[in-house]
Amino acid sequence: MSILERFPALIFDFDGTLIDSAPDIALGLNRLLVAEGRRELPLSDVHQMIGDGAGRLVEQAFAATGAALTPAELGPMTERYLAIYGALPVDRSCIYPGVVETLTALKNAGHRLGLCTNKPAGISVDLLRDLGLDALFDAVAGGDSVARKKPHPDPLLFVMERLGVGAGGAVMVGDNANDVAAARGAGVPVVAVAYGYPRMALADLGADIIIDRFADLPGALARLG
Ligand SMILES: O=C(O)COP(=O)(O)O
Ligand SMILES: [Mg+2]
Repeated sequence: MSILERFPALIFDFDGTLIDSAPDIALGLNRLLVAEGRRELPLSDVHQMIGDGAGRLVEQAFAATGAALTPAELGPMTERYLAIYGALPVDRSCIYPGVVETLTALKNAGHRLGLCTNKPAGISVDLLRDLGLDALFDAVAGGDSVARKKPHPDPLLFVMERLGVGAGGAVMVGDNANDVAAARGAGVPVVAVAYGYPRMALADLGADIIIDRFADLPGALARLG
């Protein structure tokens, strides 16, 4: 069976997997923190906060400066962060090496590509467009597309349904434990990239295969098959 027959759908996490978005996320967060009289956070701290969605990001960022937001404050503060972040030009967010070439080759080979991120869907679609990646993707789920975000499998199942595949026909590619947990919950194999924001030892993620470079993905798919 060919790789295409085995895995017609390939589903990708966004931050830390396809793009290094941390510099823009840090800029947006720091603008909000400074406006609120808090200190700025270094990029290395922000790396540890990416992957659980915008609400947790804002909550953790304020907590790191010694400010505990109440549940009533968190929603409006998250909206303010998203307004700042969503208005930033994308010139600090870089597509990781090999992503465009590899995704293009997989798409041209006939795979259907999906995005499953904890970023809000609207911002994710805008980013895909601004980065010139939108034509590659057939389906997108953001953290607000279904009721529960990753690590819950629902957003992954949402993308799989739109791509017309069941658990037997998809692979998840991500960079942290939420991606692995969502994949496990959906019953699909998972490849982890080693260069993202894992927030724990790579070996502890529990992925089926870890790749050092995005261009290693076709080889990993062949090994999974
Ligand atoms: O936490 C976020 O907002 C996005 O993270 P993800 O693209 O890695 O899911
Ligand atoms: Mg990620």
